[in-house]
Amino acid sequence: MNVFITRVIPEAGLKLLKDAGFTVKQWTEKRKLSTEELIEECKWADALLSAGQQLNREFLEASAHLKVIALNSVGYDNVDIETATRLKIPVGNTPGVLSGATADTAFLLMMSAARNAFFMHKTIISGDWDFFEPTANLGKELTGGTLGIFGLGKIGVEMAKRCKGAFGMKVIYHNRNRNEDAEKELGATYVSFEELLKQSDVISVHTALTPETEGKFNAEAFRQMKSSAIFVNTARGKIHNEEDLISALNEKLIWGAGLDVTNPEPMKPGNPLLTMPHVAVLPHIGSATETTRDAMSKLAAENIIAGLKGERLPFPVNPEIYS
Ligand SMILES: NC(=O)c1ccc[n+]([C@@H]2O[C@H](COP(=O)([O-])OP(=O)(O)OC[C@H]3O[C@@H](n4cnc5c(N)ncnc54)[C@H](O)[C@@H]3O)[C@@H](O)[C@H]2O)c1
Ligand SMILES: O=C(O)[C@H](O)CO
Repeated sequence: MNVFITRVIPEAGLKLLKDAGFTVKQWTEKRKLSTEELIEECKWADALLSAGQQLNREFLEASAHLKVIALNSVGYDNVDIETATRLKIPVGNTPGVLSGATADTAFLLMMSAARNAFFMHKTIISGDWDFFEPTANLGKELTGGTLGIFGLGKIGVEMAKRCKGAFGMKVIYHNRNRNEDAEKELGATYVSFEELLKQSDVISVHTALTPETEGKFNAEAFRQMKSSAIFVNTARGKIHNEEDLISALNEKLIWGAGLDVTNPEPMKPGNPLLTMPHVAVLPHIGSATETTRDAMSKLAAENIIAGLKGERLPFPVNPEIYS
């Protein structure tokens, strides 16, 4: 059985595949494959382990022989799941193992925006660190503030735990469904989207990118937020409208922002968000720790192994193919 992998993955996952007796080919060029290249590579493969590739209808229809597709991510917005399901190709993802690391990144971005860390760092590089000014460079304290989580799933819960533990923040959330476990564990309160915008000192986005969440944080949403609020997005860049976010920051409708995800990715080096005060931007490194990336590669390998054995994937995103 042959497995094509669209990126070099950690040895931990690779070893599982090799120990299972599969022949593995990794794409080592530091660029994404075009759809045509991916179709060509997958002609040889029985399974695909995909990291960061767009798997569209054209690719899936040309690769309907694949017995399994394993994503090296929890997000699957870059896959045409409807087509994969129609073609009966099981698709697996990597939930849970990256929740802590990604919440750490959200926390880092929240703190960086609150204390203007990225902007102040640049003043050292430019030689503008001169003297201690008691009235300058003032940030925000978060103790006792309100954290608003948009999408209280696995990562959202981890972010809420960190903010409650560190700063005693009150947790409110808006979700597709109530999360009663989190309500009990964290004392989190369910609110409407409008109340989330109005009451939060920090809003942290943790939903999947879907037609309902795309562009959800737009001019209208930023207008309803507190002028002292910080907006954090570690989910997907398309959930906020970048132009509207820049305007909201320039017009001081909100205080700051922390982004691990942008639209497009990579963000262009001249983007105004990179030099604005109270803004912190990272290049989609939410899950990027050794421990977490090892664990993700193992889950992806487990999905491949199950799929190639004809078994149900341990982490399927289209479980309906089994019914
Ligand atoms: N920056 C990164 O590196 C990184 C890492 C991991 C995950 N992510 C992103 O984070 C997302 C969340 O991951 P997770 O593991 O917490 O997923 P999850 O499924 O556990 O949580 C997502 C939550 O969002 C809710 N939701 C979905 N649609 C909604 C809507 N329209 N309105 C309100 N709530 C809605 C769901 O009910 C769920 O509770 C992923 O889909 C991925 O896009 C980013
Ligand atoms: O969804 C995820 O797991 C991360 O964003 C990596 O793509």
